[in-house]
Amino acid sequence: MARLMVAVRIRPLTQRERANDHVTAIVKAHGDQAVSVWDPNDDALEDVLRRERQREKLFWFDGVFDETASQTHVFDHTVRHLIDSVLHGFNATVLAYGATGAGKTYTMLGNETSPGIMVLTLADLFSKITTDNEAGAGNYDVVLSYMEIYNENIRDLLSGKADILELREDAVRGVVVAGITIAPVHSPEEVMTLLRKGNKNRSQEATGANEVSSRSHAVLQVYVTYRTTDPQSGQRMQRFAKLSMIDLAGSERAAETNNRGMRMIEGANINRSLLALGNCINALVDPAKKNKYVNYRDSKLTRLLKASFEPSPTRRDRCVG
Ligand SMILES: Nc1ncnc2c1ncn2[C@@H]1O[C@H](COP(=O)(O)OP(=O)(O)OP(=O)(O)O)[C@@H](O)[C@H]1O
Repeated sequence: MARLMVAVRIRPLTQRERANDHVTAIVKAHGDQAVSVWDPNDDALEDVLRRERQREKLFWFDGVFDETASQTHVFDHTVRHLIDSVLHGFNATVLAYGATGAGKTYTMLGNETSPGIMVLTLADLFSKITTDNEAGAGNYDVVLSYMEIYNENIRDLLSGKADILELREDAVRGVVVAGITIAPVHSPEEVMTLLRKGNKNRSQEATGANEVSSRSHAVLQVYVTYRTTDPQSGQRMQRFAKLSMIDLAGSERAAETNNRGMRMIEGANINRSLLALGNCINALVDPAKKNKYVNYRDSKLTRLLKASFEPSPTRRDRCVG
């Protein structure tokens, strides 16, 4: 059974936005679970029929973070609780979704002074693994891959090569990317170095809506393998989990961003894969559907995430000899 948690983060206005009078929406946090959205241009309406209409629309979420929320606060109240599940063999996926310029890359990756969810998660994972190892309870291996999906093509961000990689089915690990760099990691510092290296290879361009807009989905996949020996039978066992953390490309309306040519084709591919992702999530969480058909094949992103969205067949400890 897949569990879904949806949280919203509101970022501070940029200088450019503060200087610009034309605001299309005002988003405000109400406590830690509700957000109101309001179009200030509605105030100028002379229409008597609409004057009494409730201007603010209220939306509810599992978590809401206002402009003052720090990276660690967001991490503590969204992703931190997933780490124990991953160490117990459950797959988990964290997605940052939103309009271009909304703060997805800042939230997922952050910067040197304010590291984002990817780095904070790995730091916490390593800290728990160290505690378990010291208590004699664990023998964990952590490896990761970092890729981008750009115009429906998968590229390895760690190798820096422009080769397009294919998806393959693997009996134990589910869908895997053939030929991708799998890097062993032992500390959050190593992770930061790899992510920084990978991001230099990411497809970013200036668009009408963001000066440094990510034009691809960046997918960090962390594979955690736990090995142990059954004290009674002497059998060697292992369990395996995959944690995917994804900085999605910005959703956008072509008319609003004034994108043309290549930027517009990228935008169409981005929106198509975001639609496929939305369809899969809706099909998975809809309680009314008994025999669910989830169409993962509509995009590379959803094919890649199939194993993470479905109950993990690898969750049980497997006997390896
Ligand atoms: N919570 C925040 N606090 C401070 N600055 C932020 C915050 N969120 C975003 N920013 C800043 O806002 C700008 C846009 O953010 P970012 O590039 O992360 O957006 P994005 O959603 O990834 O956009 P795109 O989809 O176009 O790549 C950046 O300069 C970023 O540093």
